[in-house]
Amino acid sequence: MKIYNSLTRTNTQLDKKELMIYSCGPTVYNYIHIGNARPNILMDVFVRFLKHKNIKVNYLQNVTDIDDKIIHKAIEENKTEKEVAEFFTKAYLADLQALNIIMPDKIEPISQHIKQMISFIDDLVQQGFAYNVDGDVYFAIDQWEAQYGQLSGRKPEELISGERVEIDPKKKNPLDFSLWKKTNVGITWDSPFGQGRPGWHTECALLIQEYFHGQTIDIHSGGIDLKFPHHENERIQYLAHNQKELANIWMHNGHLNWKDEKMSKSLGNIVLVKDFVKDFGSDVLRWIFLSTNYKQPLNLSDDLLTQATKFFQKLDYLKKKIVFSKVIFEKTQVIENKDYIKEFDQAMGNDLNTSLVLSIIEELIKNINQLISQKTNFSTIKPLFDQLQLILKTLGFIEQIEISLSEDDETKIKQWNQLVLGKDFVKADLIRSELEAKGIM
Ligand SMILES: Nc1ncnc2c1ncn2[C@@H]1O[C@H](COP(=O)(O)OP(=O)(O)OP(=O)(O)O)[C@@H](O)[C@H]1O
Ligand SMILES: [Zn+2]
Repeated sequence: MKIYNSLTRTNTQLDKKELMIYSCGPTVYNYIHIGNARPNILMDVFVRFLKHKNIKVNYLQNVTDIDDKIIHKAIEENKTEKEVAEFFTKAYLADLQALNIIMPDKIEPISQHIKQMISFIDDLVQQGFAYNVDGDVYFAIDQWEAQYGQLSGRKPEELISGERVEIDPKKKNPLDFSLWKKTNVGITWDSPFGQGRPGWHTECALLIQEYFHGQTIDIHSGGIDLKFPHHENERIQYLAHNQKELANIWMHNGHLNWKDEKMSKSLGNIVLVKDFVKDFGSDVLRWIFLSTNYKQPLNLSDDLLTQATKFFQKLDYLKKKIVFSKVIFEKTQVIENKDYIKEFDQAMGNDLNTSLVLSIIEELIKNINQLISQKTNFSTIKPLFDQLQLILKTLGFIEQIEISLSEDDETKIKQWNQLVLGKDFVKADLIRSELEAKGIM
């Protein structure tokens, strides 16, 4: 399969049977919004597809539970940082579950790795790639100028003129970034550099170093906003520390926008995952993300919500109609034996072309509906139906199209059919309401 690689700006072939994957997780100081869910749902669909192709996955994600934002929230709410972080970590895991996301093999809170981060930073100082100025430690870019900026596709001088470089008179080069921050506000640790806290960018580099034993992993993913400076800084310190690339492929998802602006906590234009799921269900959000190429920005609109809702109405209609084909219709016919799974695999194997996959699903549904309208027995429809079900399951939708019927249900459906044929509509309606109450008709 091919996956677009932000580092080389080309599609990269992925033929291995076992993959090491890392994804940047949330900073746990708030509930996650549906924009934050985009990288999670993207990776969930990807991991499900890899498993469907019998590719083994070892997938790690971090949780940033040490951060200035958490400290501020704790002060604001008169709680400890630990209380804040634990509460929102739990909320995060509950949201992942509500979104039907297969949990990564490991979700690691960074607070459990501070000692190792200190020694990672100390290694960089000893190697001559980092320097300590009065208790603040910075990564020195000067020896890495040829490599730095490769992910963003920008030269160091272009990065400097960009807006996200922190101005700090202690730095030797404006692009140098903080590895250790001297502070006595909030939770701090002792270190060879003095009292303070490690910086965010070391977190992911260190976890990959530990969990994957300093190897080059296959895939590193995250939102496009993390490309610079976060991923650039992760990559360069790993390269310096280990003399090897952190990841072969860097995957970045585009933003979820609301009225053409990034959905973000700082702009205050957010919809929380837990609220969205309550109102529309998680399948609707999954469908919305699948409708657009993951690299592109996605504008959430009422129109898109309506389209997604209609799709699930269509599935529900199909689910109910299939009952007739199972219990009542008798006609069998020879149909074209099209391999939709092959088409699905090809579309997904082409850098996760999920919008094409949705059109494959539409075609399948249309074909099945046509056969039902011709009063075709399920034995004819089953090969198509099974393919549809496998595709929906591999994409991670909760909604299934199979209704399991008891013997009693089948008898009732047959009775209802006889009553309708005999034009005894009053009795037929009574049975129908009974079946409708069970969600069968
Ligand atoms: N609107 C969005 N669309 C897609 N991905 C997003 C969006 N906002 C954040 N992300 C991604 O969510 C993940 C979690 O990021 P993080 O916890 O840093 O969120 P955040 O940047 O604090 O959110 P916010 O921007 O709302 O403050 C990252 O991979 C980030 O790129
Ligand atoms: Zn990261």
